[in-house]
Amino acid sequence: MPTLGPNSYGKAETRVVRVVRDGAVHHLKDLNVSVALSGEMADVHLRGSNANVLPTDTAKNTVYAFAKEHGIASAEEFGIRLARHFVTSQQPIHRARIRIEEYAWERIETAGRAKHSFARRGQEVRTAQVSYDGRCWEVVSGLTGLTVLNTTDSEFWGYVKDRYTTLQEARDRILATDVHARWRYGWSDDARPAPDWERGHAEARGHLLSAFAETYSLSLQQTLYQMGARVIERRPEIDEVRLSLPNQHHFLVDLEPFGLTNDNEVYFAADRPYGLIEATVLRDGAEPRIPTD
Ligand SMILES: O=c1[nH]c(=O)c2[nH]c(=O)[nH]c2[nH]1
Repeated sequence: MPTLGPNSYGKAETRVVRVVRDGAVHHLKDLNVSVALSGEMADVHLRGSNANVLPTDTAKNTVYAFAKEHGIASAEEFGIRLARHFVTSQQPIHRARIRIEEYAWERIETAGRAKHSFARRGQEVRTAQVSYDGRCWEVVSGLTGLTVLNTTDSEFWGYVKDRYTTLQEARDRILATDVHARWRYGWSDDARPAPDWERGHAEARGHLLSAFAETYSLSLQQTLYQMGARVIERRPEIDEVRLSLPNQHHFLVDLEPFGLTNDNEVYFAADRPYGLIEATVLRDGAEPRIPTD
């Protein structure tokens, strides 16, 4: 009989919006929560017994009930609360992995007293993944869709040229990318106090942005390393940073047919194909654990 390999089950993409009303000032958290549980699940797969199966519908309900009962202080804290609940309340469940995407809303500032209007902040999504096996925690936070661009301080030259190479060397080019970053916290057990997740996220994001802006770049690879290294150097609670950076090429448009010169002013922004630069940056002695795919 073929053997059952790794398996998990749970409810994916529960969308929960939690409002906190502090008088006329309201606060908003908007999450997409995916729960994956694993443990003693051989019988349901091999023999059709549901005796160990907490329904995925219950996982969805738990997300909503916890949002009401405990609020959502941060994506990470909410994920930790859920993971702990599933692993400690259900004997057959040995592991929980909670993935959360958080959509950022910014308050629309008005002269009036009411503070209940919000605008979505671009395409940027905050991410958190919490894994728990009853003993150890692994928290990987991150972001996607943070689009950044430098209009100068970027060169690319000195690369290998073979018979297919047509790329012109660039001494001053636009460097643009859509940052996909994940960072793993060193915190792994309840004996130590958990990091401040909200501050950790804001500061890691700030370091990624300032390193992108301040690096004089000879390649996107070099910029990537500087971004990851800045987070590792400035945030002692973070051991590993994984960055995936699409190189959003901006090509100078040939204006000569119109009798015009292009002094690095008019570009064609290509959406594909794009170079894809990916790497992990680690604290000395730390192991790479964030998946590379
Ligand atoms: O920063 C870059 N890195 C590359 O590896 C590369 N390759 C390429 O065609 N353009 C660029 N730019």
